[in-house]
Amino acid sequence: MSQIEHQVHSICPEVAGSRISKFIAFLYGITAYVVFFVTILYAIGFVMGLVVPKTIDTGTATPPLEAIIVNLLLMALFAIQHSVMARQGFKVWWTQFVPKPVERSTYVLLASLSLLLLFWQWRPLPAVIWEIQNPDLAVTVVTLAFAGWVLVFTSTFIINHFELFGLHQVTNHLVGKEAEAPRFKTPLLYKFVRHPIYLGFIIAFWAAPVMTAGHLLFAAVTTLYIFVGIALEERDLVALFGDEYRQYKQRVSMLIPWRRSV
Ligand SMILES: C[S@@+](CC[C@H](N)C(=O)[O-])C[C@H]1O[C@@H](n2cnc3c(N)ncnc32)[C@H](O)[C@@H]1O
Repeated sequence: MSQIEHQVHSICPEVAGSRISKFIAFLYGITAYVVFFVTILYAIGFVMGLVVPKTIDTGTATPPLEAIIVNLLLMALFAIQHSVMARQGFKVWWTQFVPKPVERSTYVLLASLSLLLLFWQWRPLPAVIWEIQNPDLAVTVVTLAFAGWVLVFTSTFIINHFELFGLHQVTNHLVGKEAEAPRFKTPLLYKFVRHPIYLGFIIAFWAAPVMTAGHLLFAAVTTLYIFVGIALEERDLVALFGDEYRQYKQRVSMLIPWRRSV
């Protein structure tokens, strides 16, 4: 402890205490971010069947019905956690217990943990639905899948990566800056589609040179979930930004850049 901090501590222990709690909140935010980052990297390997020990097509063989039920439950758990905890009403309720500066980090941490559970417990369904035989076409499809992941990552940075994953909030808290009110933004890709991150996920999940029944189940359910997620997110965005978001919806399409609106 520096001499000044020592003096502050003896005059006003709660000020020193609050500095320590801010630092702990910051470390917690960093930890949540690292867990998220490992999870998203694992997700790429899991879906594409690359590098990681357990992929979408590997693991304990189980009867198909059992595999479908387990996989649906795992995806439902993620969907419920991810959607319910993102709603404004839930945030108001649980910030009575979770400090506001670490609310986003806690959300990110729990979403990452439920995804890691899914990767770990996912049951393969190995029946092949399609397999691209032409090597050039197969390479093109793999490239497209990578492009989907690049779209996901770049879009998070375009809209505000560090705020989305809670680091911005814990850093502001650490340096004593007021939390900023959410701002409506339409930078770069957001001028062409309203949901480039979700578009990136859809491309990454469907662009598979070998599509197994397990992979198809994953792609179909997550795509369905993305549409539900968009409806919920846009309801909140209209409530938050009003006409500004309504006009954006009129002007810019949801996922397909060359279509007008919807
Ligand atoms: C995971 S991001 C997904 C953003 C967008 N749906 C996409 O696919 O690129 C979700 C967060 O982005 C915020 N968001 C979405 N569109 C936005 C916009 N145009 N301006 C500001 N925030 C936005 C939502 O309120 C939510 O907190």
